[in-house]
Amino acid sequence: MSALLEIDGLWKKYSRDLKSSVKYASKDLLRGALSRGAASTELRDSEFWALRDINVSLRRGEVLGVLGHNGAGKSTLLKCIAGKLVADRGKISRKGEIGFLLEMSAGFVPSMTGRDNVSVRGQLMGKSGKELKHYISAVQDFAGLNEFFDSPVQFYSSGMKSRLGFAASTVIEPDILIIDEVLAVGDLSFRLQCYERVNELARNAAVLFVSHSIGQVARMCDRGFFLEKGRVIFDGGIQQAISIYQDKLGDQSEKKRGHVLNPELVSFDLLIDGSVLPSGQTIPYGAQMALDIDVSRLPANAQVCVFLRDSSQGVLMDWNSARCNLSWPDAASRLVAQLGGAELAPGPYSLSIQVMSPDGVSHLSLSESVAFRVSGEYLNAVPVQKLADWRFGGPQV
Ligand SMILES: Nc1ncnc2c1ncn2[C@@H]1O[C@H](COP(=O)(O)OP(=O)(O)OP(=O)(O)O)[C@@H](O)[C@H]1O
Repeated sequence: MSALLEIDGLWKKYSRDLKSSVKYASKDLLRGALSRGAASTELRDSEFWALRDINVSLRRGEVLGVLGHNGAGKSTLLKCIAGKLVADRGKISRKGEIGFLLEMSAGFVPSMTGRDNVSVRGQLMGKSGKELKHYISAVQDFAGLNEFFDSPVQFYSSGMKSRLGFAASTVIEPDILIIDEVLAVGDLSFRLQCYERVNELARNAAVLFVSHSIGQVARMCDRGFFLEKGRVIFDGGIQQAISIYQDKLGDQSEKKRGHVLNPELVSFDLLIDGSVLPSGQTIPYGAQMALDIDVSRLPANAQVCVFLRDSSQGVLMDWNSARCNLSWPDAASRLVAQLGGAELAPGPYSLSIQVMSPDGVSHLSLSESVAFRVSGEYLNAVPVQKLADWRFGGPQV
């Protein structure tokens, strides 16, 4: 099957300051107008490469997770593919219709209603008459905004904008679908609806997906692409891409803080059917898992993220306390997360905790992990992400 997206030797540069950016843009325009050749493809003073020699080929049915730390060039790459930015060198070939969701506002005009924005979007896609009507009503149904669909977009919450943007980009069944981070917004039921929709589309499209949420990437992607300072340093299986990303994340925080993330800040017991399980033990398929977490040394409202990994260290599931509206009591000491049944294929697994600051920006702690093995005959058990029930106060509460 031939590729839907082919990127060949792509380079994109930016200017570090607005003044030189405006100066170079006007020079390049003038050069083009006077037919004295294309814009400069070399770096000039205060310019830097945001993307360096990117080569990708993506086929129908592939979901590519684009991983990289802040500023690595992920959004720039997606914007070039979506045609919103022009690359300085290289070539992008796309086949078929392209759907993209690059930012929450998704290019909507704030003073226009959701319906009018969607209508304009449909017309820009070349739809008219019955086809346009059908498009608008499909977006309306999927977005589920009720009467807000006829209110100006400026009154929408970020989750509502995300709903409208996602619906407008995905009801068309694009051949290439590009999603940048936006699925982190919106309530859980809508996010689940979005994952289902992306999975459905992915069977017949090529999908590029950017997210800092390892759980989301692990669930949705089969291939991973790791960008560092604008260069691809890994392109291959998603589990390996995630491991590289996580290793680099550890290195980065270590460098920044001058010491390893403090594992002492957080500790936990794994409870199986209500009793503490020492590391390395075997549990039966379906046993109820819970974590009894000592949060006494954590700042109030810290984000507690639990990761379930398989033997290859790939993240199978993640639970984040920030996804539910936990209100931290004064002097919180214990937090229990009920994770549900271990409906997992027989084999080794581990659970660990990562703690983020309340704003989710800084990493505060990485716990030791607790290893366990699942026994049973459910060789084909497919892990299904469930919601955790988080409560303060210890296991008996
Ligand atoms: N319009 C711009 N002008 C100048 N520099 C820019 C511009 N847009 C992005 N950059 C810079 O280019 C680099 C790549 O940015 P980009 O937004 O693509 O990174 P990213 O990997 O998406 O980051 P994040 O995960 O933080 O969203 C960064 O150093 C960023 O500061």
